[in-house]
This record gives sequence, C-alpha cells and structure tokens, in this order.
Amino acid sequence: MTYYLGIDLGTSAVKCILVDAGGTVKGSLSLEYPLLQPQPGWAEQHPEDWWNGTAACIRQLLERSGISGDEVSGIGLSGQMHGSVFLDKELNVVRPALLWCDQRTAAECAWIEETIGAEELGRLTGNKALTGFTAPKAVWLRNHEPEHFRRTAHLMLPKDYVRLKLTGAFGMDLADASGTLLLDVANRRWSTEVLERLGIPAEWLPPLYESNDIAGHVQPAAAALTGLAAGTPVVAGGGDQACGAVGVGVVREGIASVALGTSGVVFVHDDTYQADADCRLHSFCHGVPGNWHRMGVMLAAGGSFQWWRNHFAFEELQQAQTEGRDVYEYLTALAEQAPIGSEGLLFLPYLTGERTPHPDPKARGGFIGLNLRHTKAHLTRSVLEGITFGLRDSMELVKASGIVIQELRVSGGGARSRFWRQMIADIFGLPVVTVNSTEGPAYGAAVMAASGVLGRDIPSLCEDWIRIQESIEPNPAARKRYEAYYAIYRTLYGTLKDTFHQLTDLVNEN
Ligand SMILES: Nc1ncnc2c1ncn2[C@@H]1O[C@H](COP(=O)(O)OP(=O)(O)O)[C@@H](O)[C@H]1O
Ligand SMILES: O=C(CO)[C@@H](O)[C@H](O)COP(=O)(O)O
Repeated sequence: MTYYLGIDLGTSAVKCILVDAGGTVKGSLSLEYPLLQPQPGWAEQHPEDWWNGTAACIRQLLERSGISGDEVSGIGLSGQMHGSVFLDKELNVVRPALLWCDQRTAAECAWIEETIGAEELGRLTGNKALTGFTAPKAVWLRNHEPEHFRRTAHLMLPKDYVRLKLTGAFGMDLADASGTLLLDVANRRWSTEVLERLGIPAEWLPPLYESNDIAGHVQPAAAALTGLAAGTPVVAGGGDQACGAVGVGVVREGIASVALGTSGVVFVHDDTYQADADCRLHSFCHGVPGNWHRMGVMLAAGGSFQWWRNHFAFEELQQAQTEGRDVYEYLTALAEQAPIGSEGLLFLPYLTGERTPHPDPKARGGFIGLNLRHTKAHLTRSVLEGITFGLRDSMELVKASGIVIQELRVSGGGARSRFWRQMIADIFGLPVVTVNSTEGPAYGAAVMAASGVLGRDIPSLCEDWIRIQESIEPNPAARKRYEAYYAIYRTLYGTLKDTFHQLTDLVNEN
C-alpha cells in the first residue's frame, strides 16, 4: 500500500497523520511539548523539543497503525509560522526560538518601518512590520543578544528545522517564507533590498521552494529514529495557514476559510498577487504554486476559549474527566443556555495583544457590560461571541478589498462545535461548510506530499480527496440580533485603546 505522511508542527503539539492513496486518513497521533514564557509577552520553544517530539510521534504512529516505513511514499510538513530558529555554522541551536505569538519586538518593528518606510516596506514585501513576524526577531537578537547574533549562521522557520533534521537539507516554502517580512511576495523571491537595509545576512536564508517541490529525502540517521525508510521524499510543505487552507480545499477564489486554532484566521485565495490597502490583511504566497492569498489573524481565538476553560471551568473539567468527555462540549452547551448577545455582555479577545485588524501588542481583553443577571453561561457565550466578532473584523477587511465570498470552510479545534459553527454563519451572514478532512494543516501537508510525489496539481487532488460534509445556513433573525451587538463591539477597541496601553505600561514598569 501507499501512504503519505502529513506532519503539522503546532504551537502546543506536533500532529502526524497517515493518508492513503485515496485521501482517507488511516492514522493520527499528537504529542505535546512545552511552551516557555520567560517574561510577560514572550513565547519561546526549544527546536530540539520539536524534533524529538516529531521523531517520537512518527515512530509511534507507524507502530500503532501497523504501517511500515517502506509504505510511506512521501512526507509533507506544515508548521506554526514566523518562529525564528537561529543555528550556528555547526547547526547547533543558538537560543530558543521566538514564536509567532511573542510580542517583544514592538521597538524593532518601529525601527524597521522607520528605516525602510512603511509604504516602501509594503511595496517590497506586501506586508507591514508586525511583532510576530521573523525579521523583527532577528533585529531583536542583534539589539539584545549581540553574541548570539554573531554566532548565527542560519535562520529558518520551525518546520524547516524539522525538515533539516529529517533530510539534512536546507529549504523553505514560499508560503511560510512570506511571514518572515524578508520575502518579495509579489515576485516569489528573497528581497535583497530588505535584507540589505535591515543588515540581515542573505546567506542566513535557505533556498526557496513551492510547497509541492521535493526539498530533500529522509537521511539514514533520521530513518533509524523514526521508522521511516531512508530516501523517502520530503516536500517543502507550508506554513500552517496555507496547509490548513489546502486541507479544507480553499484553492480557488470565492471560498474563504476560518481556522479556529489557538489563533483565528480568515483566509482567502488569490489567483494573482494583490497587495492589501495599507497592508491591513497579510498578503502571502499560497501553498498552491503560483497563487497567493490574503488573511487576517487574530492572536487569541481558540486561545481565549482555552484560557476561559483553564481558569473558570473547574466543575466542567471535573464532569468531563469523570465521564471521559471533552470539556469544551460542556462549555459550548453551557454557552447555548444564554441568549444571543449574552444579555448585553461583550468580550474583547485581545488577551495577547492583537494583529488584525488592530496591530497592537498592548491591546488587552475585557468583559464589557456586566450586570447582576449575568451567569457563567453568559460569560462563556460572550467569550465565543467576542472571538467570532473579532474574526468578522477580518472579514470586513476582506469585503472592503472587493473580494466576494460565497462560502466559509471552517477548521481547527473550534470547528468541532456545531453551536459555534452556527454562530459563525449568523455573525458572518454566510453558509458555513465542514468537509470530510478534519485533520486541518496536517491533511494539507499530506496533499502537498502526494502532489509532489505523483506530479499532480494540488487543486485537482483536493477535488478528488475533499468532500463537503455539512453546510449550515445563516439564520436571518439571529443575524439581525448579532448585527446590533457587532456594531457596538466595533467601537470598543478605539474607545479603550489608551486605557489598554496605560495598563500594559503600568504592569511593565513593575
Ligand atoms: N469541542 C470543541 N468545541 C469548541 N472549541 C473547541 C473544541 N475543541 C477544541 N476547541 C478549541 O480549539 C482550540 C484548539 O484548536 P487546535 O486547532 O487544536 O489548535 P492549535 O493547532 O493551535 O494547537 C482550543 O484552544 C479550543 O479553544
Ligand atoms: O501566526 C500565525 C499565522 O500568521 C499563526 O497561525 C501561527 O502560524 C500558529 O497558529 P496556530 O495553528 O497554533 O493557531
């Protein structure tokens, strides 16, 4: 038999899946690794943890599924985007990687926009300097850890480090490279101009590939660790958002995806390069060769719901553990008991600052409108509504740029809840579709692997492998009620911005 291995190097865990030649998932396994938060607003991981976790995950998945390494014909990698892996010339990790959700680089972003000019930066890269992106992290290293900067010989993204360990080959796909702020996204090549003006050595960067290009082969040492066969081809893969979009079939214009992971993303496909006005949406290369996409990214979407679960759902956690069920099912059932608008309660999901539409590391969250009638059910519903209103903000930017969307495809952990899917349909006023492939970015990575090995194009494989499972229509009455709450939600960030900044500065002073 022939199988394709899709690997998604997530923020909380690595997920590996095995997909057969007809696109059916035959096995799936996740292994978690730690997230380090050495200071408020910082987020780091050890690249060695990614590699050890991935190697163990592949080995255990092969053992459990009874599939031999020889039967794996190709491997695709997806990964959390933007994280900076700094290696020295002997390929040792110089320091833990700074992640996509790390907010320490506000000063470096300001310097980059000043040095190049915001408009010029947009012209050269299609994007603005955002704290999560990779270039500001390299500048931070030079400013704060000059010894580490001097030792660095290679800069790569998280999944590209794992591919290096698997294959011994350097490489980066164009979709993930778009989030470095060092790519000339329109022309699909490194921007020598940006590199020179920021003083980042061009030789640090790996060669670029389209997502389905074969970028290396499993080397013997990695084969011994994982159970894979030496020589198995490994395609370049993509950043998790491009892979997630491929994984739900967002490979043509007119459909958008909403990914409800730790972050929340509204993603649209572009056949041709389109710079977004004022770069409010990210303009990136897609994992479909020669295509692009735009997206809005909320930093704490599922992350806000997870925070709510971790700190305020003790009874639900206990109940779920006793009954061996998922605690989020209890929480969404609880939210359903409260009415639309949570009786006048709005939640702001800026728990780790925000990216789209408010690029502001000092933005903060909040419950607005609390009164004595509010119960845990209202607060829980309000968390879900606030996250969805925040994602609607990104959809408004999509609409403002003239893109017409007929259908939303949802993915990520949050998409498991039918209640949340209906809420998305009502708040966005669009049909919400789920597909048979529920493995998200890992599935997209497997599609890319099959595409590279078989020499078939990605859209036609998606056509063959991905089927619509369910479509939820918006409810007109609910939509009208949400609309009134959304109109108020939209005013809140502007009203509270100064307060958020004062609070953040006060905490940072102490
Ligand atoms: N059954 C569920 N109902 C609603 N939300 C859920 C459910 N299961 C998971 N989630 C949400 O999905 C998030 C995890 O999504 P996932 O795609 O696994 O994230 P990541 O890849 O970023 O680690 C959780 O933080 C939670 O907010
Ligand atoms: O920063 C972005 C995209 O620009 C994030 O999407 C990260 O790539 C990781 O997100 P999760 O998959 O962990 O939610």
